[in-house]
Order: sequence, then C-alpha cells, then structure tokens
Amino acid sequence: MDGGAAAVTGPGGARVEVVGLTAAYGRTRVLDNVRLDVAPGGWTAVIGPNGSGKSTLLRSVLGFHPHAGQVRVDGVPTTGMPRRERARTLAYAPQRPVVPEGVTTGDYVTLGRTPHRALLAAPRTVDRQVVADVMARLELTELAGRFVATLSGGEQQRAVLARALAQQPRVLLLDEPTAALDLGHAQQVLDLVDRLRRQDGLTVLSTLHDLSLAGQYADRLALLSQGQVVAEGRPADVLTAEALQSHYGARAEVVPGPHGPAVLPLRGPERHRA
Ligand SMILES: Nc1ncnc2c1ncn2[C@@H]1O[C@H](COP(=O)(O)OP(=O)(O)OP(=O)(O)O)[C@@H](O)[C@H]1O
Repeated sequence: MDGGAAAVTGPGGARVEVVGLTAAYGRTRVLDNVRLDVAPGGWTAVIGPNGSGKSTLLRSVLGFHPHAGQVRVDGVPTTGMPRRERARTLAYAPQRPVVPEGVTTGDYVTLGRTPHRALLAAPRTVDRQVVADVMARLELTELAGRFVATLSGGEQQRAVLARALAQQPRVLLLDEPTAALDLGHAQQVLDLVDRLRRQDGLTVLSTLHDLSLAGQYADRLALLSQGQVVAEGRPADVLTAEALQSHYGARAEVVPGPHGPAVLPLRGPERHRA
C-alpha cells in the first residue's frame, strides 16, 4: 500500500448530524434518542459492548433501518434523499458483507462506480483510474482476476472497503472494518482511511471493537451502552478504566500514547459484570 497522491474520495467530507435517533426491532427498542455530530473530515468511532446497537446505528444513518429522529448530511435529511444522491454521498462497508458468486474482484470494486455512471454505461477512464488506485492502495491489484467469493475473509473485507472507497463518498460508514484482518492489515486499512480523511476531508463514522485501534485512530469516540450514548468526546476522555468496567464488565488498564490511548486487558482472579 502506498502513500498515493491521487484523491480517492469525492468533493470533501460532509457534516453528519444524528438527532434523537430511536430504532427498534419489533417492540424491542435498541437505540434510544441517540445524538451524534461528526464534523467534516472528522472520524467518530462508535464503541460499546456486544448488542449495544452499533450496527443498527450505522444502518439507521444509511436509511437501511426504520427509525424515528433525523439524520442530516450537510443539513439535508437522508430520509427521502434520492438513492443515487445518497450513494454518492454515503458509502457503507458492512460487518458481514454478502459477496456475489462468479464476480471478479476487479468487477466487484468497479460496482462502487455505479452512482457516478449512466445506467448500463461502460466504465470510463476515470472509473478505471479510481478503481485501480483504490485497489493498489488496498493491495488488491494481484487479486483483480480472482472471484471475490473465493477470497479469504480478510481479502474480502478489503475488497468491500475498496468498493466503498471507489464510490468516492463524502461520508464513509465502516462497520467493524478490521474484524477479519490481521494486525498488519488492520493498521494498513486504518492508516489508509486516516490518510483519506486528512488529504481529502473524508468524514468517517465507524464501529470498532478493538478499543486500542479506536483510541488511536478516531478523533472522537461515542460509547454506546444499551442503545444510549453514555459518553462522547476525545478518546482519552471516553476510554477510562471505570467506563470499561461499568459498561463492558472488563478489567483493563488504559495506557496513554502519542496518538491516543491503548487498552490493555488485565487477567484477574474473578470477573464481575456490573
Ligand atoms: N434483525 C434483528 N431482529 C431482532 N433483533 C435484532 C436484529 N438485529 C439486531 N438485533 C438486536 O438488536 C440489538 C442491537 O444489535 P446490533 O447488531 O446493532 O448491536 P452491535 O452493538 O452492533 O453488536 P455487536 O457488537 O455484537 O456486533 C441486539 O440485542 C441484537 O440482538
């Protein structure tokens, strides 16, 4: 993966505001009056224990899950936004992507260009350039001819991210982007996302289970617990041993670092869940 000078993303990042977002599955409420404000070019990582509502929050922001409240991108509500406009504005890399059979990795990433092309039109030079650039940055060039369904879990995860980046979005929504990646690839992917937001102003809203990565890459953290944002702010203010104990039932030490805090889990003689 190189430092890449070409702009992958579109015309700069957008502000994302989530106001009073409430969502449910049937009668079970899983998000309760969530409020978030992600500045253009900002990176907010949503953290929280299993089942706290992180994925549902991302899918609600995308308009994939019915909800009360509002999501605005640069002041424009995403509900009712035409599909094509939404696809040019927001790109999403899901936690558990379903990849098609019989489609090469190159063609799969090229699908990300769909919102920028006329219906059924062949890819233009610019489309091919963006796809080639994104694939090179994610070390996928060599895999272009392989069927995407045959890639390893981590390779597929990078292909899904590449497709999202090929959309040249203003806002990138990443659900557990490092879940299937080894440590080196996890750092490469997050470094790339960080570089894109610094160079091109891409706005990022992600979930991240790895709290050390969240603490060092995101500039804001939102801690979700039982569907509510219980803490929001700079990583060093949100990631505290007390918060990890009370919301995760975890025993851990928070170690300050030059790029943000890292979390060191501590084995103890017994565990108590708060
Ligand atoms: N399709 C569904 N039908 C019913 N309940 C659901 C459905 N999807 C999610 N839930 C429930 O909603 C709650 C929030 O789920 P969600 O996937 O948003 O949490 P999460 O914080 O992303 O979890 P994890 O960290 O385990 O990925 C959980 O209790 C989950 O069981």
